[in-house]
Amino acid sequence: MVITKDAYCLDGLRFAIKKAKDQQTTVLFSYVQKIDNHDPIAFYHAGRENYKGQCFFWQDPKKEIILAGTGQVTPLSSTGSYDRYIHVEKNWDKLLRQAVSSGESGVIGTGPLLFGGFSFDPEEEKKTLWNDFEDETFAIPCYMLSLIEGQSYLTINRICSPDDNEWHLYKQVENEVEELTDQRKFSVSPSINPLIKQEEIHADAWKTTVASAITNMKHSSLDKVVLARELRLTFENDISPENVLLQLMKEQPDSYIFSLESGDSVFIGATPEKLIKKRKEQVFSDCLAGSIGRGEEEEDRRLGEELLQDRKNLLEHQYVVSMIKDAFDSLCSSVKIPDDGPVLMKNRHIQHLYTPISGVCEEETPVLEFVRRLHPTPAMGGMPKDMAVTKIREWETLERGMYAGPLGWMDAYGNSEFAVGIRSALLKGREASLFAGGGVLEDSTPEKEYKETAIKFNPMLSALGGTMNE
Ligand SMILES: C=C(O[C@@H]1C=C(C(=O)O)C=C[C@H]1O)C(=O)O
Ligand SMILES: [Mg+2]
Repeated sequence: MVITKDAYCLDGLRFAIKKAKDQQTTVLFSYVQKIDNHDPIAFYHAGRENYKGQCFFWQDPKKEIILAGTGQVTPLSSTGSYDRYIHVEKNWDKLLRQAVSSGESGVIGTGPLLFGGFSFDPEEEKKTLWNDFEDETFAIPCYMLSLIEGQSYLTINRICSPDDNEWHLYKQVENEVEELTDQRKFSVSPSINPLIKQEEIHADAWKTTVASAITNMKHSSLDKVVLARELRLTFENDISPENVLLQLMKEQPDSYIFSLESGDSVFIGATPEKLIKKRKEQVFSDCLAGSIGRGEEEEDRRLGEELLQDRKNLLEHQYVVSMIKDAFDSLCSSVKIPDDGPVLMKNRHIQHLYTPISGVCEEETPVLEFVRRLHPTPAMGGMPKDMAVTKIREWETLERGMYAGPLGWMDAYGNSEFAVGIRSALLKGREASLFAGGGVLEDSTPEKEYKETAIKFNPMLSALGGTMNE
């Protein structure tokens, strides 16, 4: 990527178009500008007026990086059977090699940035629920608001061709930016949207599947399999993703809050689970598995203690720790895991066993190499990995699509972060499909797993305004 010293967007555009002319190619142009504090949901809302189906939102648990993107300069096309991680990485590298960046360059989470997600299993049989999404749905936004350490940045991205005219492009961008940043237009008031129907999809059949998975595990080398189910909600009016995001930000402040739009669908959620965070040579992941509900003070403490002592949950957790550790060991020169066992991660509706893991790798190691080796961890798939994925394909009746898949972003400066798309829902007009799964082991009971998944629906149920599970 060429970083120009141009302070003005127009000068940068001129440079990018000249480069496109000289090399007879297309050039990704990116301009970054500090702007006065701006509400990311207002930006997202404004973006949906012209770019519905092409917006995204991201907020990490520490609120280090908040992103709202709108429009797509170029979606990364899908090519069928190939290694999808290499495909995305190569296309991204190719675009960056030709890129020109000007304005405030070099700030994490600004400038050219690829945002999107991978489906859980590209070999899953495709029905209709997820037909708006590809197995890798990634794009570079036309406009992006980044909130980094309290400072707002506006990124403008464009693909420049040899015969583009800088004035023409500049005027177009200027008008669009004005519309997008006009906060007066913003009035997302939590509208009343009555719930018409709330339906658990094949709950009894799911329990039977869990029971036969338990039997299967007793006679095979399968140690763990995560089985998920669906809850479907219908509302009177179309669901507003802005309202859902606002609600999630209020209710799940310690989770990643995300939305990824494609066509008429919005994949949205508040996931507590990091898959991989990379800051140059530093990498981080979360081992999160083993769950119990929340209660009032004393009850809550008792539940937490119970979880920390529970053999089944500790084993369920341990599978995740050892697999993530192996993946880190294969790519890192040093790996750190606390040696005093898991601690509790408490969110509004649920508590989990949690072990953080960190490592140091080569700065050049592609983040998607980590994603490839990690996904799906035994927290989303099972153990052994390939066997579990095959069994999920065979046994589950829901369509996972992007649920439990890696979702996140990569910037041009060696920073990236992917979470796993759980505690999530697919919104389509008036309908929401919620997903929740649980780690099934030999000594699971279908009833307990059923209750655990019921609790895992609550973050999305609460944000959408459905009837909560106890
Ligand atoms: C699969 C989900 O959650 C995962 C499964 C967990 C478990 O079974 O204990 C805990 C956290 C997550 O890693 C989900 O929320 O859908
Ligand atoms: Mg569990």
